Amino acid sequence: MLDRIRLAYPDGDGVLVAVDDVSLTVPSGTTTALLGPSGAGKSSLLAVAATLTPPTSGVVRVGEDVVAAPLSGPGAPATGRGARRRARRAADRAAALRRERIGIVFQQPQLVASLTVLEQLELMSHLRGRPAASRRAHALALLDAVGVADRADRRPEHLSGGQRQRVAIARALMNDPEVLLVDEPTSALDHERGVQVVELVVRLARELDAATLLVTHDEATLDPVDARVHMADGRLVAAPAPARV
Ligand SMILES: Nc1ncnc2c1ncn2[C@@H]1O[C@H](COP(=O)(O)OP(=O)(O)OP(=O)(O)O)[C@@H](O)[C@H]1O
Repeated sequence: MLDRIRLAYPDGDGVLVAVDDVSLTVPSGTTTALLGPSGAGKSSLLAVAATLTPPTSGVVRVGEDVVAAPLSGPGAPATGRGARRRARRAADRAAALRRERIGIVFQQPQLVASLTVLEQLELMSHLRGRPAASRRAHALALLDAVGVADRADRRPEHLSGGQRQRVAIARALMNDPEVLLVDEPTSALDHERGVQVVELVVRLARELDAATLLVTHDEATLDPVDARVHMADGRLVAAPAPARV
């Protein structure tokens, strides 16, 4: 899925390499936890996987299809109108792919304040052009699966933090994505709710056959995941030795 990803941000006269030659495959139906200290490059890698930030080099694949690649490269016009048009087309393509094949759960649930829980989900498949009747049935089934069906007609302000995160997870799954990317879902939750959210993500990934990458600081919630990878200074590293007591 991630093939030799490098991401460098401009930094003064030089560049800051946030992700350095990272390759990672997450099999369908499984959940991999991405761990590492602050500044290791986890969010940057997730942004590339989500097609929100183009990599400096390397490619992102979903199945056999390349969904993100560097904007410039062999054959690409380097400057001028051609480059702008190419960048715009790449951004449009990435947005369409994101909607159809990749589900994203951000650290903060980012729900629309004026919409009910049910409407948040319906909006996702409306954007994809699904018929209204099947939209509603699918949304209600997902809300049931994440345990907030009884809150379907509430607005986000009337939900707890854990319930909002569950709605965000259901919303990310509305379009049956092949890939689910989850950024620090437990950071605003207490331990028990954090464990429940991770269990929920792992179960849904399995049931819906989504390849799931979950970024977290919180190793204590990770019992149910299928695999763990650790990142430091932009690279994947062997798991650090447990701290001595
Ligand atoms: N938009 C940006 N422009 C420039 N540098 C950035 C940008 N975003 C992140 N960085 C830098 O890239 C490096 C990796 O940051 P990133 O946010 O990916 O780490 P992280 O592992 O997700 O950290 P945290 O756990 O604190 O969220 C850091 O040195 C950070 O300062």
